[in-house]
Order: sequence, then C-alpha cells, then structure tokens
Amino acid sequence: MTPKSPAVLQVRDFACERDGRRLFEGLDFSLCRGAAIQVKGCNGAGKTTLLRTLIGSNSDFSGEILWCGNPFPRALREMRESLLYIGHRGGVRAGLTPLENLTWYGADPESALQALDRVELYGFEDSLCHSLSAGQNRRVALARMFLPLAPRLWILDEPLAALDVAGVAALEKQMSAHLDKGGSILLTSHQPLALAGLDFIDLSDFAVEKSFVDIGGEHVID
Ligand SMILES: Nc1ncnc2c1ncn2[C@@H]1O[C@H](COP(=O)(O)OP(=O)(O)OP(=O)(O)O)[C@@H](O)[C@H]1O
Repeated sequence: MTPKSPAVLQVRDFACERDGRRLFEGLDFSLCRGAAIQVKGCNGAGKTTLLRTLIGSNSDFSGEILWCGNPFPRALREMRESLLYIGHRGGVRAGLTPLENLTWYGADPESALQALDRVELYGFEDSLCHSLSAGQNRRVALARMFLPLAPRLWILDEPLAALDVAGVAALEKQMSAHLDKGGSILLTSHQPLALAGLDFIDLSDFAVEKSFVDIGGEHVID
C-alpha cells in the first residue's frame, strides 16, 4: 500500500470550543489511507475535544470536516460505519466480562476469544471487568482492534495509557498491520509511538493567542 493515497478524513480551517472557550483554531490536515497521525499537545490543549468533535460528539466547532470528500454532517453517518473509536474510558462496561464486552460490540464469541488471546487476556475472558486492573481493562478496550474485519478508520484517545511494555509493542504491531492494509489512524498519546511514517499535529501550534495587557501593575489576560 502506498502511503499518502486518497484522503479519507479532511479538516479545514477548524476551531473548537469548550464551554465558550476557544481551545484552538486554524487547524488544517488530511488523513490518508495507509497513514497515521498523532495529535500532540499539553494537558487541556483540546486533543480529546478534537477527536470527540470528529466523531460527532461535540458540535461546538467551526470549519469543515470531510469524509472521503463529502462534508459533515451529511457524511457523518457513513464515516461512523467505517469507524473504530476508542475513547479515554475505552467503552468497557465494568459489570460485564471481557467476552461479553466484545460480543456487545457485535463480535462473534470465537473471534472475541481470539482477540482477547491476542491482548494476553486468555483466562480472564469470564472475569467481571471491575475486577481487572487498569491495564487489563485497557486491553479489553483495545481487543476491538484485533477483531476480524475491523473498521478502516481508527480514532484512538490515549491507547497506550496503562499498558505495559509488551502491551505497547503488541499494539504498535497491530497498528502497523492496519496501515499496511490501507487503514488510517488518528490518535492521541503522551508517549512516543514506534510507527513508521507517523505524522504529527501539535495543537499547541494552533492555540488561541492570549494577549497580556498591563493595567495598573496587574497582568490581565485579554
Ligand atoms: N466535560 C467538559 N466540560 C466542559 N469543559 C471541558 C470538559 N472536558 C474538557 N473541558 C475543557 O476543554 C479543555 C480541553 O480538554 P481536552 O480533554 O480536550 O484536553 P486534552 O488535550 O485531551 O487534555 P489531556 O492531555 O489532559 O487529556 C480543558 O482544558 C477543559 O477546560
């Protein structure tokens, strides 16, 4: 697969707000087939907000989002059919077992067991998730990346959080395989990721400028 083939997701002149506060503006990028982008930025820069906006869970934005050349909101439904989103919390239901969590997402039991095996949760498939460790719960969430016929666009918020070294390596390998098959990945991470051809967006570069005005010895943020 040649990287930088057609763009699946495009963002143009993009700005996001939370509670009336503008987080970043002037963001433009394209995510192509076979390509991965890591969104970087300090705590509170707006990384999660950006991802949640792109999946249609935050409407406080301006600018344009296109899926395969078609603009949102019309194309949102089509995009979601091709989307695997794993958020901060991972979408793991604590009162269910790992196996039940994966079948809840539509996996057949045999594929679910194989995926759980790939994330080293063999033997824990019938334990309740609230009895698992943070890293094991993260693995339950990430097991969705190991199911057959995984969607082609992966949007992952801090997928490496709580994973041990072996878990990170397994995830990097799976991401690489996904890219080789023409899939696309947009992710956030505070940790470095070993992924060939990974591009970066630093939201700090798009932060809204704050001007400091000195009034009577006090600094006021305008
Ligand atoms: N549920 C919420 N309600 C209101 N404002 C929020 C909410 N979540 C986040 N924010 C605001 O949006 C800003 C951006 O938050 P966001 O979670 O997108 O940042 P982030 O870059 O992902 O941070 P981190 O690296 O800490 O995960 C925060 O500083 C906060 O002020």
